[in-house]
Amino acid sequence: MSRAPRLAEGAAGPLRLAVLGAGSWGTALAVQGARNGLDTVLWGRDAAAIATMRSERRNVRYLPDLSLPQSLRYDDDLARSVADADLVLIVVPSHAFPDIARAIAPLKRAGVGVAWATKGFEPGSGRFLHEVAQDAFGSEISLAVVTGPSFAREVAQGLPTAVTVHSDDESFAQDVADALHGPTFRAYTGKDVVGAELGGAMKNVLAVATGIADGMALGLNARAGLITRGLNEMLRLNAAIGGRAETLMGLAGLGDLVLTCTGDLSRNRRLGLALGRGQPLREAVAQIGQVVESVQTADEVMRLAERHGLDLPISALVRRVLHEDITPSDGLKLLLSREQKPEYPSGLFD
Ligand SMILES: NC(=O)C1=CN([C@@H]2O[C@H](COP(=O)(O)OP(=O)(O)OC[C@H]3O[C@@H](n4cnc5c(N)ncnc54)[C@H](OP(=O)(O)O)[C@@H]3O)[C@@H](O)[C@H]2O)C=CC1
Ligand SMILES: O=C(CO)COP(=O)(O)O
Repeated sequence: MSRAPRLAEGAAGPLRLAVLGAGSWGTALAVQGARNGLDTVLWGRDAAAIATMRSERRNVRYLPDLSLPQSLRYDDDLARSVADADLVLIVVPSHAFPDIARAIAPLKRAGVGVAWATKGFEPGSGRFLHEVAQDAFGSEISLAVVTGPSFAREVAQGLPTAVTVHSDDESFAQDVADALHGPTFRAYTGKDVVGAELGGAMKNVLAVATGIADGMALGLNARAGLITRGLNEMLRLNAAIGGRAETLMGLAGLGDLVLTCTGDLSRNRRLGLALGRGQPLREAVAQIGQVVESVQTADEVMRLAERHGLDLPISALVRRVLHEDITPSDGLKLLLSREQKPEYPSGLFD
């Protein structure tokens, strides 16, 4: 696999970073790049929103009260945004990821690495995003996933955050981590792409479960029980797909699970809270007004679990509630009436 030459060899001038997706997370990561002195361009599909960002130095829709760095550039032209980039960071929602990857694939220059901070699967096929990326970019391009417990707002504010960058190409993971790492932003590295992607996607589904429980005022014991048994579901599915257990015990799994299941900045948790209080799905999603990945991801997680013959009761019930097939109260009854059993029936994470 070839390495990005400027990243590897340190050509003159700052590294050129193209962040694709001008929602809350893309904007926060572009701010982090600019903060680190990278020549950073933020691409968004909405020309009017991009023009406003340029003139007001604010992302009015997604991070309205934060001012953006002077050095950050904005563009609504995809080809122009990636033309000079040394590193491309895709941060669109998962439903848009395949189209964006395919759109930029013919534009890529030799040696330019591609990373993504999207959490989810390809809708419909349930493919992991690294599979979509490999298809689009081929084996000559270094690929990496950026994940971990990181609310966009807090990153944009410069509050301390730790993420992890996983790639089959260890030196590329290091390059991406170096590009993002800063005084308040710690970027760790790893080489378990599939485990890291699973953790980032699945925690969104489990955040709906804890949100529902909190919305129904079931108490703190219920929340802790759901987080722990949810982690068990993540670990079992992860083992089945060949991910490493330590990945899910770290930032990409447990870290993000705790953040999203307990932090009210989480859109997935807020969806669960609304459902638990009796609000209809469509109304709750519209009120949140941003991407809520779990709505799609719950289907893909269960598709994957079924392929591996796994019973994931919490994820399965979240999916049924999201399909409005059962109410949250029915889901609770079903969960509590499951047969009693050992915590680990056949080994640590089986
Ligand atoms: N926000 C966060 O704290 C974090 C988010 N993530 C992940 O990052 C990804 C992006 O989420 P986030 O930025 O929060 O989402 P937001 O809802 O904040 O923003 C979504 C952005 O994606 C754009 N978009 C939607 N569809 C398309 C499309 N087809 N083509 C191009 N752009 C499109 C939207 O544009 P428009 O406004 O024009 O609709 C908008 O700019 C998700 O997978 C999320 O799970 C990961 C870690 C943290
Ligand atoms: O992934 C996130 C934090 O790590 C953001 O979570 P939500 O998409 O639930 O807001």
